[in-house]
Amino acid sequence: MKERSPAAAGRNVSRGTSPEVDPRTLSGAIELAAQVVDRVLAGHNALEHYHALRAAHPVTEPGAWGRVRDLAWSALRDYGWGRWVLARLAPRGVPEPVLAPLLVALSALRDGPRDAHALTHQSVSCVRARQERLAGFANALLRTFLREREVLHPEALAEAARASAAVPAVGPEEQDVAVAHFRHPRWWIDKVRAQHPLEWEDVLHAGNTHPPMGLRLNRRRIDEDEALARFAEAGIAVRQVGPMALLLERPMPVAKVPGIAEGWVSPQDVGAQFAARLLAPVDGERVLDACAAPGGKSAHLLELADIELTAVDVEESRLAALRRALARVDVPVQIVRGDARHPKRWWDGKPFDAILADVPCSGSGVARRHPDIKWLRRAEDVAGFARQQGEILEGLWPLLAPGGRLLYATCSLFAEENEERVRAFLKRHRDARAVPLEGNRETITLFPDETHDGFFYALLRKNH
Ligand SMILES: C[S@@+](CC[C@H](N)C(=O)[O-])C[C@H]1O[C@@H](n2cnc3c(N)ncnc32)[C@H](O)[C@@H]1O
Repeated sequence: MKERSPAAAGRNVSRGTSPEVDPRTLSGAIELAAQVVDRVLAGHNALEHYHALRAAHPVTEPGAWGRVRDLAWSALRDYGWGRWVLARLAPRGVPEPVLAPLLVALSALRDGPRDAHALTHQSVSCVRARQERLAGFANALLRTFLREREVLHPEALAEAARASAAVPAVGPEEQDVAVAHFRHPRWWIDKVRAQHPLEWEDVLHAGNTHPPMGLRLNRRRIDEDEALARFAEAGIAVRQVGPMALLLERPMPVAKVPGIAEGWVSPQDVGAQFAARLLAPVDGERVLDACAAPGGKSAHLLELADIELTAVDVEESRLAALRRALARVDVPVQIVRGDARHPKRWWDGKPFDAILADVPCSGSGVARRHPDIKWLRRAEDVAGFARQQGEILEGLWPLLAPGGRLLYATCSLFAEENEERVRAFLKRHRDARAVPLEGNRETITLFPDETHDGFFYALLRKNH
């Protein structure tokens, strides 16, 4: 794999249009998942393409599309390993039209599923429909994989991967056993290893797991005991993992979660729920959520206190989701399209008591939810995010009243976007100090685990 991610591959692949492919069949699901992977290989976002395929298709059954998504997301999660397997089994290269279906098939076959035979057969059918003459190649490759599966499995590569990660990378990424085992790009592995020397392996492994499904209870509408009783009544296993925070034992479609329509519960990662709690709004305060869309943290702030909230986001396309989220809370909010770096264009000049700066970031703490970002991001993108984050902090600081507080939040684990940003900011602003948080630490880093995603928080106070 090249440093420039998979974007170099996967263009101009011709195949039948999606509406002709039936997602209810296994070969159709593999083909549609492969189309999502093709799109990522061409450098685009997986979720957008998945939604576009779904919206354009006459078949709407959620179960069928759930399988398409699982196959695609799994292939994207496993991409680094899949490329490594292909480099081993087809050293002369894999023709472009069959790359995505093979990545989907390898990932689905990785753990030796019971339906391995059907998966292999239907993957080969999918390749045949794309390019007849390559069916034999795909068939031979997948059958070799099944014979050698145990030694090619990511777990079998652990020792070699650690040894490889300990020395500078040499050669192409698809031959790097560290990339195959940890299933992250090499630059990402190197960065996490250097910046989190104790946690790096756990962090990378967590990045390959299925994300947990956290729920936030709205304390204006329900208390914890009542909510737990209602989940028990519905036969849905949940665990309380924080104040007003629950974790579903088994993730389920949002629409099926009790209380969603009534607004006493909302889906929100348990780590994301730290934001509003750390900012701790108080009745009567004037609060700014400066990067607010799609609105999860704004809604949480409104549930915690009777505040005067201004919710700002620069992206028009994301403001609709923000409006929907805030409509659920049923409290008037000022929603503004604006750039946090240039508040003069939208700020009314009245200072805020509290500001949430949930800045745009690399998303390295939430990669398991969006596995395409592991392969779409490049090492040099991190500096771009860091610059933007610095500019947002500079833009927002004058809006804060003396004595007010600003919570800086990212869903990244990279120091350039986290500690380094805060340190640089404090150095430039004598009127700012970091407020000690839990455990008397100046910042909180949540590493992704079975309860929550990865987040970083720092609370800054402005001197009087
Ligand atoms: C991490 S997301 C925010 C998530 C949101 N706080 C929530 O909990 O639902 C970052 C948001 O920042 C917005 N954004 C990016 N650059 C911005 C800027 N310069 N000014 C304001 N918003 C910006 C993006 O459109 C995106 O919606």
